[in-house]
Amino acid sequence: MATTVMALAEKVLERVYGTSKSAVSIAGGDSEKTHRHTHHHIHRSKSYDDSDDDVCYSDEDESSMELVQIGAERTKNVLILMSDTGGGHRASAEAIRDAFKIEFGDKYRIIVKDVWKEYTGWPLNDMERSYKFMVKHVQLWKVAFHSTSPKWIHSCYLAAIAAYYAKEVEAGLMEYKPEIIISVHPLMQHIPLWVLKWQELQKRVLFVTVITDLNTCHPTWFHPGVNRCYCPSQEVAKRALFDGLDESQVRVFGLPVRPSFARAVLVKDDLRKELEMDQDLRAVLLMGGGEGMGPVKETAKALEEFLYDKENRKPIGQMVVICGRNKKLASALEAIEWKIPVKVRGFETQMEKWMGACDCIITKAGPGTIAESLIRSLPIILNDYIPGQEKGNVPYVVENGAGVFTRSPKETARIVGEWFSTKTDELEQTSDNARKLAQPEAVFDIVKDIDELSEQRGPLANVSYTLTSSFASLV
Ligand SMILES: CCCCCCCC/C=C\CCCCCCCC(=O)OC[C@H](CO)OC(=O)CCCCCCCCCCCCCCC
Ligand SMILES: O=c1ccn([C@@H]2O[C@H](COP(=O)(O)OP(=O)(O)O[C@H]3O[C@H](CO)[C@H](O)[C@H](O)[C@H]3O)[C@@H](O)[C@H]2O)c(=O)[nH]1
Repeated sequence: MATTVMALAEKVLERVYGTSKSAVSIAGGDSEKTHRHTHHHIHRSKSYDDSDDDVCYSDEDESSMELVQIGAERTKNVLILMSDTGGGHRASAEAIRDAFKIEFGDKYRIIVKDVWKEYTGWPLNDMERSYKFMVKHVQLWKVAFHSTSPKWIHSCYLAAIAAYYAKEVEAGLMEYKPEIIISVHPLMQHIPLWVLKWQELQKRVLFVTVITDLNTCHPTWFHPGVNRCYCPSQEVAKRALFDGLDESQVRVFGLPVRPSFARAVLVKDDLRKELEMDQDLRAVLLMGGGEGMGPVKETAKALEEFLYDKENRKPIGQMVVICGRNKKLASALEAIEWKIPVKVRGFETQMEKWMGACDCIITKAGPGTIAESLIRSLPIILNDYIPGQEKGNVPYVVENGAGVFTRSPKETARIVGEWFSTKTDELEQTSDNARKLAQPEAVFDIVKDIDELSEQRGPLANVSYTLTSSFASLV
């Protein structure tokens, strides 16, 4: 069934682009939808010279984009496709960008983009809002996630969208002239790969997927047409092989986390001074992903009770609450007069510092937050998960002894209270287990492997896109 859908999609695309393999018309102006994105119009046709050693990309009117050979030393363009559906995809995209810079300096130019948002229309340009809405109505997300899991169903949806937006996606990809495309989003494999195939660029442009879910990820992550599929865990790798990827395509290095987590040497005392926290009290970090989701307020209130020694009238711990983009939550918490030291923060850009200053973390089961906490050896209390992609993160943490799961704010606060008083050994042991599970080098292993792949593709090293006058107006 899935094969039939693919074949159908290709037929539709063939009709969109015309039948010639070498002369491809981009946004030719004959269809209604090409007029929706006037600033991205490319009124011309291109041709690709098929020689093995270089790629020729030229215009009929001789004036737009060309691919020219200018030597192996030049910078290669890497386009990272992501979307802000939550905070995890951007965090991983930025981690990969930073690791490329650290490892390879100017060898690569990294562009992190939501091409869907900039170039296409509904539903692709509105995924952030749709995702936010669906995860708020959790049953809706559950149905959407599971009902689109069969390959034939999501292939149908994506084929239809690809057929409709092929020209826009192509214009988006071409604007950044990538030699390497990295997708860090489950819905960003099929459409760009179809477009590349149609352009006969699939053999020339390296396409890799970096999966950012730790366990029960959506099958749209797995596309057999990729050059590599980087899986964060053996469990995800098993799923990839089961879904038809070849062993040669799959690599398991871990989830990419920002190098500032992996490489920075952070001293807790210094951090506490810098962040104006109490120097002596143990600290718990409370958060709910980039959007500040889950029972954060209820948990904060319960923690206040359990971290306050009523007999001696003094706190036994302090609390940091990071609300992410949830401004309503931040202002509600700021309005409270706390009996223990509390820091309420909005969206933080230096999460490694806050995690480094604390002794344990309470969070929903977001993969980015989990992977970062493991690197900082933080015992984890998971208090919520999004059905589907986050469900499997719970056993990943709990079965490896790196934390516990409870939805009850009171139970959560009780555990923290014990960890900070009578059960400090358990806190230490859980912290050791977390450290053992951490994979701080994953992001560097991923970029090194991509570099190796790119080096193996000799001819690509000699190819560059350059801009000439009229095309420059499109950029
Ligand atoms: C898989 C095919 C997707 C195409 C959907 C086209 C249909 C349009 C309908 C509604 C608009 C939905 C907009 C997309 C939501 C974006 C989700 C996202 O990015 O999640 C990120 C998250 C992670 O950050 O993605 C995932 O973990 C996996 C993605 C799952 C895809 C779910 C797609 C929902 C589509 C709803 C269709 C209705 C289903 C009932 C029919 C039998
Ligand atoms: O103030 C903040 C709050 C959060 N973060 C960062 O935002 C990221 C949050 O990512 P998570 O993966 O923990 O969770 P999200 O819910 O934000 O991520 C979304 O993307 C993920 C994929 O990477 C999963 O699919 C997840 O289910 C989905 O909701 C982390 O790196 C965290 O450090 C900040 O930088 N500052």
